[in-house]
Amino acid sequence: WFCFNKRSKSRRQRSAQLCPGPYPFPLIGNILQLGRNPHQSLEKLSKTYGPLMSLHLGSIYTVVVSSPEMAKEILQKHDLVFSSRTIPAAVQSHDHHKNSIGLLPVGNKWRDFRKICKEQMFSTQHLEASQGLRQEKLRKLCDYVQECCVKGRVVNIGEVAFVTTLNFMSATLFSVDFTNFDSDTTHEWKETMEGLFAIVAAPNFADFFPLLKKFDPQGIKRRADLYFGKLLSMFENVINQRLESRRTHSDTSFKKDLLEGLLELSEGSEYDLSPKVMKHLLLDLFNAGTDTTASTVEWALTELLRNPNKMSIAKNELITVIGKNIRVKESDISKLSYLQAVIKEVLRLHPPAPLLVPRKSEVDVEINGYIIPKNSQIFVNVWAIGRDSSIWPNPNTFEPERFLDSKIDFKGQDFEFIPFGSGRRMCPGLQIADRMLLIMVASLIHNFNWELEPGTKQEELDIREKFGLALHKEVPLKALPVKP
Ligand code: HEM
Repeated sequence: WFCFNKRSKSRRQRSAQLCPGPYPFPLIGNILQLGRNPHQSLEKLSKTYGPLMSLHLGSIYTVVVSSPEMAKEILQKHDLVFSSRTIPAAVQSHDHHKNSIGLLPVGNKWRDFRKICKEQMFSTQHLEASQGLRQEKLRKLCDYVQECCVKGRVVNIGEVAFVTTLNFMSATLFSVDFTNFDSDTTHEWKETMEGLFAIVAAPNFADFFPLLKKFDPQGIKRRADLYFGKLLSMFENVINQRLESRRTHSDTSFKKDLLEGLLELSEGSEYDLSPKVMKHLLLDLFNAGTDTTASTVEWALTELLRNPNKMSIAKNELITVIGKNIRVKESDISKLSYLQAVIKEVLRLHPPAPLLVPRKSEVDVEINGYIIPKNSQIFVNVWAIGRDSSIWPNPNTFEPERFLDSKIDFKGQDFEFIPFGSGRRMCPGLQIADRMLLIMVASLIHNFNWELEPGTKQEELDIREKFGLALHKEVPLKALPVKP
């Protein structure tokens, strides 16, 4: 019976065909069809070729998923088959991929990392314990904006959100304040991290044509080595300083952070957690959490400034729930249902990872009558799903109200709305991201009124997108804070 079943399965698979897709040019395949904003080009192509579409990116066979039904097949029904990642050459710098929670294949090491992060950082208990640290950084953000308000200075929203997120993360991970607004350290961190993001997101011929890998034709691997090296040594310093202060002080004020948890675990025998491994884990958490969160805050303020009536509703809710002139706290979040709907609507329209983080198939698998061969790269176009008019009425309009009486959430079960992915590789930082997003947006709009830069009209506010590691605004949002 077993032999029969196996044989009939392989016969079925043989009769299945590859997914439809645009005709590939010799050698380069469909690379040119990706354009500057691949999520948008792929959405257009999927209207012709359907929700499971194939592309040839050089020699990489890629399947693009563009419907909730197909996303559910891939991320839930066949979760294990699609649970590993494609590994671009740039992230192989300093062997990062061998110690990266985001890139390791599903196996013991990856499971250990997920478990450690869940228990030491992302649990409700840890998030509650570290909220005071984030509150302090929020105060700094408000003080800085207040200063700009007094001086009549325009604020670059993406930049202040980036610095604040960096500080939230450094506070939660290792109780250190990395940056101050406008300081040299801020610029150094920002430049290094943005340099790394740009290099990792850049299309690399060596990925499309593996034979070119050893020649590194665009110098991407070489530059990635520099950025990774710099950031890893910055994290190594933080670890060494903590080890030193553990040796010399009995100060336990940093006891609640992730680094302390990691060092305690490294003293036991359960996990392989040398400082060498730890610095890669810290780097991954920073990289995964900072740009995604900061760009979402920038989009949220952009949409609220373009839609003044929605801004008023959100501000009125804050006044009613919290009260005038009172600072927002994380404990207020659960009472701010309109603001929660605003954040969901922003993530529907502007998911920071519009194609999720690419997955890879471990074996041949048949889906919806098509065969997806082993080692195919998988993009899930959540941007296209979020703007599909058969799912969302008026898909391009900013309407937080659509989430008010709806149970649809981003926790990975509603496949029409999966900005954090789904299945075993789903974003583990969802809870902390949600907290950071809500308190940052709430503080910015509760404590200040915002005006556009002189000369900019609200209906002309630029909303073009720039594809990268996170989906940014092409033109940064600059706005003038005014005391209410
Ligand atoms: C708006 C904020 C964020 C968004 C939209 C987001 C989205 C995502 C997405 C789409 C994935 C891939 C999921 C998949 O393959 O199904 C992911 C993975 C990941 N995210 Fe996030 N993320 C955010 C913030 C954060 C934060 C704040 C952290 C950490 C503090 C974080 C840590 C990670 C890690 C470690 C992974 C890799 C997980 C793995 O491969 O096992 N993310 N995120």
